[in-house]
Amino acid sequence: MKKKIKVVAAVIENDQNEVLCALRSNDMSLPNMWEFPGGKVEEGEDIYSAIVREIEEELHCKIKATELHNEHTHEYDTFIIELIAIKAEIVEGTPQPTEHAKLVWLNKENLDSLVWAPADVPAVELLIDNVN
Ligand SMILES: Nc1nc2c([nH]c(=O)n2[C@H]2C[C@H](O)[C@@H](COP(=O)(O)OP(=O)(O)OP(=O)(O)O)O2)c(=O)[nH]1
Repeated sequence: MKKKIKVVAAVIENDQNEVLCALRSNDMSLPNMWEFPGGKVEEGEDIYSAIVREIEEELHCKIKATELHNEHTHEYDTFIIELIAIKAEIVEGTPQPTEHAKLVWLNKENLDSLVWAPADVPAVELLIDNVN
């Protein structure tokens, strides 16, 4: 049976209506695909604490989680992911790409110009739909 993982991802928006997109590096799983920064929820951890912790660890900045964006389960070849996307704002610091190959702020209407990790596609489509 495939392993199931629970992952939180931050949809971080700035004042210009842009969303922070992160490029997975060559040496990560799902290399060279774009994602929302985040990571696995730890045993007994709530999703809002998990996303604040992951962003501190990964981007070295502090966020405030505002609301749930969407949840989607996707089956990859080797595992199943329950991806929980959470809207957030930066409250302290500037995101640094400590693990990712690149970070970019992109207008919501241009989000589909990137190649997203397959599990992220519904979250991206929802963001684009909400612009129109
Ligand atoms: N952080 C994050 N991970 C995502 C997204 N979409 C998606 O399929 N994933 C996958 C990539 C990873 O396999 C897993 C998240 O794991 P992680 O970020 O905690 O850890 P990792 O890269 O060290 O994972 P791994 O190489 O050990 O499998 O979920 C997303 O939007 N954000």
